[in-house]
Amino acid sequence: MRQRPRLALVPGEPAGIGPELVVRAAQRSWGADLVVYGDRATLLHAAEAIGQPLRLISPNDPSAAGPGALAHVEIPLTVRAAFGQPEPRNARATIGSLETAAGACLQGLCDGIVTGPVHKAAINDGGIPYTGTTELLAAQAGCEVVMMLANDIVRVALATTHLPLREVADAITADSLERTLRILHAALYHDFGIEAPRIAVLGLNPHAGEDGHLGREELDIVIPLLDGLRGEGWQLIGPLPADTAFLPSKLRGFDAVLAMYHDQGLPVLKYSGFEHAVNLTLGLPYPRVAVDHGTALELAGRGVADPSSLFAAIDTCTRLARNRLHAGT
Ligand SMILES: NC(=O)C1=CN([C@@H]2O[C@H](COP(=O)(O)OP(=O)(O)OC[C@H]3O[C@@H](n4cnc5c(N)ncnc54)[C@H](O)[C@@H]3O)[C@@H](O)[C@H]2O)C=CC1
Ligand SMILES: NCC(=O)COP(=O)(O)O
Repeated sequence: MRQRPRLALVPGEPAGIGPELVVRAAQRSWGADLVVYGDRATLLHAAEAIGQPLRLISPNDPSAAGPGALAHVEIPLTVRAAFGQPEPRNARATIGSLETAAGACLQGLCDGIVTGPVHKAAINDGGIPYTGTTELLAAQAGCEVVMMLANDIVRVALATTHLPLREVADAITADSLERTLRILHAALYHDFGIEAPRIAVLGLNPHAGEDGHLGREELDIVIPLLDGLRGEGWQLIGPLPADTAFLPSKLRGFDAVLAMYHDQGLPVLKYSGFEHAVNLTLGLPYPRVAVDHGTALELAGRGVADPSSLFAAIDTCTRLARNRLHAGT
């Protein structure tokens, strides 16, 4: 058994800020050995652009990589990447780097995966249907997952992820919500060591439906489900009106908040601490942690992109992977 976790690191969109953030990460020492999966020329070009050293070494012994070096598995692009200009012909390689790195986790070669931002439109323009890495990794592993973003202030999980708003209400069923809550509860217990997780569940409708006068999902779906789970001894709060659930005085009473859709929960999290927030995929057989931000194409190659979220993702994934190694799971 490895004492020190080995993490796969994937830069994401080659034309975005992901590659240079990986170069920044290479300058530091970490509590895990990192193996980057990506295109050598792109990484070296990013290093040159931001004036940082980078040596890419064999993946066979990642612990030999000191500051300025990274163990590396080559996933070549089709077309040379240009800063700020995603190239649909590189979509296959971008997705390939994620799938290869995640495959290494599934085979036990790596103990977790840290991912940079992916440009969703560039992947779809390249002919690959893609809504997000969360969904991609879930399909590859054949399991259901939950997206949760977290910083030091709040953990926000989502009942639905990358779905047009028009489809959200129909996607929230008692079954889907129960599966989401079970995955969230298990992750808070096992990965975060919270004995009796306190989960706040937001309503879908304004004022959590106002007793059915502003929508019936709370009465028909959410309340009966929460009552049932409370019968198992769970600590569930809600359904709460989303507009006041995030007041600091309330947040202190929750270990996580379950939001019904992407833009109900994530603006609050990003406003409360964009720089240090991370995006976790709960329910996979290995820990996956990503940056909370996107590709920031306009900053690529300029050396001004903030690496804090990637650094937080590496630290968080290291902690989760170490817990699992020690627990033997
Ligand atoms: N983890 C992922 O793979 C994510 C991917 N995306 C994708 O990224 C693309 C661009 O999305 P946007 O909505 O424009 O979000 P974005 O996060 O790329 O940019 C939003 C704003 O934040 C700034 N910003 C982002 N990261 C930064 C950093 N590290 N340092 C300094 N400033 C930073 C940008 O310059 C911009 O002003 C889209 O294709 C989206 O789907 C968006 C969010 C997460
Ligand atoms: N809003 C989160 C996001 O877009 C990144 O999600 P994913 O690609 O990690 O599924």
